Amino acid sequence: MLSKIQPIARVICQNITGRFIHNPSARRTMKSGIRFSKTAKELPKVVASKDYSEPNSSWSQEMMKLYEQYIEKTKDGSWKKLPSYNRFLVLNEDGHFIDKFPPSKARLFTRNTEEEGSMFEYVVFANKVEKKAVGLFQSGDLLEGPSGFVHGGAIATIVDAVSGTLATYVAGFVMTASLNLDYKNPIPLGSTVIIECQLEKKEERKSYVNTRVISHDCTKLHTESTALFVSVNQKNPYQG
Ligand SMILES: CCCCC/C=C\C/C=C\C/C=C\C/C=C\CCCC(=O)SCCNC(=O)CCNC(=O)[C@H](O)C(C)(C)COP(=O)(O)OP(=O)(O)OC[C@H]1O[C@@H](n2cnc3c(N)ncnc32)[C@H](O)[C@@H]1OP(=O)(O)O
Repeated sequence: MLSKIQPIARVICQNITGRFIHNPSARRTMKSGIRFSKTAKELPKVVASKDYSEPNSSWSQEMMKLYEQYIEKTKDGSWKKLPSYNRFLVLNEDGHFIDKFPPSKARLFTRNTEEEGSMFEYVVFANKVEKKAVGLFQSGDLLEGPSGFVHGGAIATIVDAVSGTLATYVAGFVMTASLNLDYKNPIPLGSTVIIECQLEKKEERKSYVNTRVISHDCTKLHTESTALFVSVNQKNPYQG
């Protein structure tokens, strides 16, 4: 399905509340079955969007402390806080939203609930020169695997999300081609961890990212991972 839209599509991140696409006059259906809605410029303000990586009342002291440390690092411009929405929108070259999925239902897996603190609370900072990203992640109760610890699949998800964000930031739109994890120590449910990603190398379309998940006080190594992301033909969403 992706290959059909690659030649014409560009990608931006937006929050979709579902309201704007329910305006029937803003849509028409093409013969291909792809529906187009208003251009991005015409979309009502409601689209522009909740950044799910802003602090909320569920964030622990550890999470807030780390967040403030990294916000400090953004002040000289070396690090950037990357926003995080609950869906990606795909636009064609005329800026028309290609509405391929039921908008009121599809959600980015890591941002699929409005209940603060219950699942993935995280924020990503990135440093383009050093080709690094840091994710601050606080796990919620709904991510339990072994009693009292985070599920391995949830760990894989957040590692994929943060390392994929770095690959996207550096290389534009990517797909995860492989993701290998070594679980060294379980992550206590509800705790805050630091996800450190480094772009190891980039060979044409292939971006290799190494990741370590460590405890918020940097005393324990929880997980290590290596991942390969392959660039696909989309515009870099972080370059506007
Ligand atoms: C990352 C998300 C992007 C979203 C961007 C949008 C907005 C961004 C905003 C924020 C970003 C935020 C978050 C990131 C969030 C989440 C991350 C989640 C990402 C995912 O959840 S994503 C779903 C799971 N993912 C798949 O569903 C992929 C299924 N798959 C395929 O779609 C194809 O398989 C593809 C495209 C991977 C390659 O296909 P292709 O036809 O384009 O290219 P080809 O096969 O020729 O491979 C080219 C070169 O990569 C080598 N290569 C390929 N695969 C390899 C492997 N496994 N091991 C070793 N090498 C491999 C080849 O050997 C060749 O190497 P060489 O050029 O040297 O010959």
